[in-house]
Order: sequence, then C-alpha cells, then structure tokens
Amino acid sequence: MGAADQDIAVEASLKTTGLGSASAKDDGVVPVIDLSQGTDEEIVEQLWKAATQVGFFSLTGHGIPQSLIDKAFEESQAFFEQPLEDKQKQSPVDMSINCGFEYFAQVRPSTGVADQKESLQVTAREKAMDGRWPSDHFESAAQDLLNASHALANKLLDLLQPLAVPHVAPQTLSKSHNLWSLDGQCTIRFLHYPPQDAETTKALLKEGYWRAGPHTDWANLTLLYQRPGQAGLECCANPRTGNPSEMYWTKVNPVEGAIAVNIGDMLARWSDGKLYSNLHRVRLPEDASKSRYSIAYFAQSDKSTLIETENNPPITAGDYILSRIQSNFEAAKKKKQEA
Ligand SMILES: O=C(O)CCC(=O)C(=O)O
Ligand SMILES: [Fe+2]
Repeated sequence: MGAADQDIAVEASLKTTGLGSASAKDDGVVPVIDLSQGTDEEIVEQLWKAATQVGFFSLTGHGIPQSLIDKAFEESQAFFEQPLEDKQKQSPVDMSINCGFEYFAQVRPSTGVADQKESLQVTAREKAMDGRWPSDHFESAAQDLLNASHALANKLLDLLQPLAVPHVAPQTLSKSHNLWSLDGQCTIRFLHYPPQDAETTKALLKEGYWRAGPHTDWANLTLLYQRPGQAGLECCANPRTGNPSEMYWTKVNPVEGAIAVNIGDMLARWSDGKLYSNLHRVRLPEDASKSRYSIAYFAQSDKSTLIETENNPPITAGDYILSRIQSNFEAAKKKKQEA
C-alpha cells in the first residue's frame, strides 16, 4: 500500500458499512475545552484525552476576537451571494495548487457523489492567490483570520507535540507551518452549503447526497468556525472501539464563541496513530431551506517537511497532500465515467 492508501481506504469503506448513512445522536461526546482556564499541564491533559479518544473538541477561551470571525463570515456571505460567473471569474480554480472557487465539485471516496457545497479555497503559498482574491476587503478579512488561526493552531501543536511526537525536536511541528512561503500548504477554506427546495432535498437525500460526505481531514489540525443556528456537522463517536456496532455519529454543534478543532491524518501519522483523526460529515437536513456557512483552517506542514515516524514509511507533507487530492479527483473521474 502507498503511504496514504490506508487513510483513503477508511473513507471508501464507508460506502459498504452501515455507518456511512446512519443518523446522529446529540449526546455531548465532543468535549469543550477552555484554553484560558488552568495550568498548561491541566490544559494538556484535557487536549490529550480529546485528541487520543475522540479526535474532536470545541475550544473556548482561545483569544481570537469574535469581531474578526464575524468579519470573515460577512465577507464570505457577500462573496457567495454573487452570480456564479462572477465567483468563477474572481477566483479561478486551480486544483493542482488547491486554490480558488469550486462549485459542487468535490467527490468524496465515501459517497462517490459531489458534496452539496461551494467553496473558496485559499492556500497560503507564495503567488498561489495571485489573481484569485475576490477583493481587497475579502483578502484583508481572510488574512486576519488566517494569521490568528495559524497562531492558535501552532500553540495547540506546541502543547501536544511533547506527548504526541516525542522523537522530534521541540516545536518541529509548529515551525513546519510557514504562511506564504514558497512551499507553504496551510489553507483557509470558506464554505457555503446553499439552500435547496423541499422537492430537490428529498430527491438528493434519496440518492445519498450530503452537504459534505464522511471524510477525515488531511491536515495536522483543523480549526472550524461555525455559526450558531447553522448546525449539521457530525463526527464518529467512540471511534477507537473497532467494533462497528458501538460506533455511531454524534453532533458537533456550533457553540457561541467556540471553535471546533479536529486532529487530521497528517498529525495521526506524525504520532504513529496516538492522536486520532476522526471521520466527520455535514448532514443535508430534511429542511435544507437555509444556508450553512463555515470556515475551516487547515494547518498543513510545508511541502518539503519530511514526516518521519517510528512505524510509518517516511513521506513529505507535499506528497501526502497530493495523494489525498488525487483520491478525490479519481472519485470525481469515476463518477463522470459512470454517468
Ligand atoms: O463545513 C463544515 O462544517 C465541515 C467542513 C469540512 O469538514 C471540511 O471542509 O473538511
Ligand atoms: Fe473536514
């Protein structure tokens, strides 16, 4: 198996296990961690428990001003409310660099059908966004949230690294994320799940469509900003059991002022599986008459970073991301051929 094949296989297997489409419980399995309370040791203890058992947590007391998050959502909404052609013109897509505007295009190996969403992907690599910023004011709001997210993710990585990846020098992980460097891979993604009328929704649900099909993230860490009242995100509960009958989906509800954080495949690999990259998805609600907006920051090591671990073959972070992008491309190609 290639280095990323196992991670891709987990997603593809959902098509055949009952877990793929089951509905979610709302039982508070995802812990809320307040970064402003307690000593570093106490915080690490909570982060460690969440990162090794569920792979998801909601973070409060994180220090990112709400005004900065609100501004980014305002710009996002104004962008997505424009006609399709304008969005395509303002931010042309280039999948080879993971940048630009995408419309109902991403096909997950877990579903084989396109996510019911549009997104604007900003990859923080030198020149990648040239000619792809919708406007100066959009850029300024995006850069502010990108910088704040980058700092917060690095803080979390510094707290987790001594336990998770003890075989590398201090701050190896956080120092491998350099915004706007020549081989930077950190990404901030603006997402919009558009409303659908009742009849369309019914048909889509019947055919197995999702707002975002079940998947794990490719990153080290993902910080996800959600809006209260715009629910739908769910992650797998009790994922470590290995027993499908004990696994189920649980809600990751938007909490006012909180950021949902999850461990991605890259950090699971760095840590030889100690930290858990959990499956998650965004449900297409039966009443999909309202939009859902979210913003995801993916902390991804620079392309040239070599991920060396005790139990996995070494791979550069660049090759790792590329293989994951290709798996989604291949799912899309296969879908086209079947049509
Ligand atoms: O919109 C969301 O809540 C989830 C998005 C997500 O999981 C992703 O883009 O990887
Ligand atoms: Fe995700």
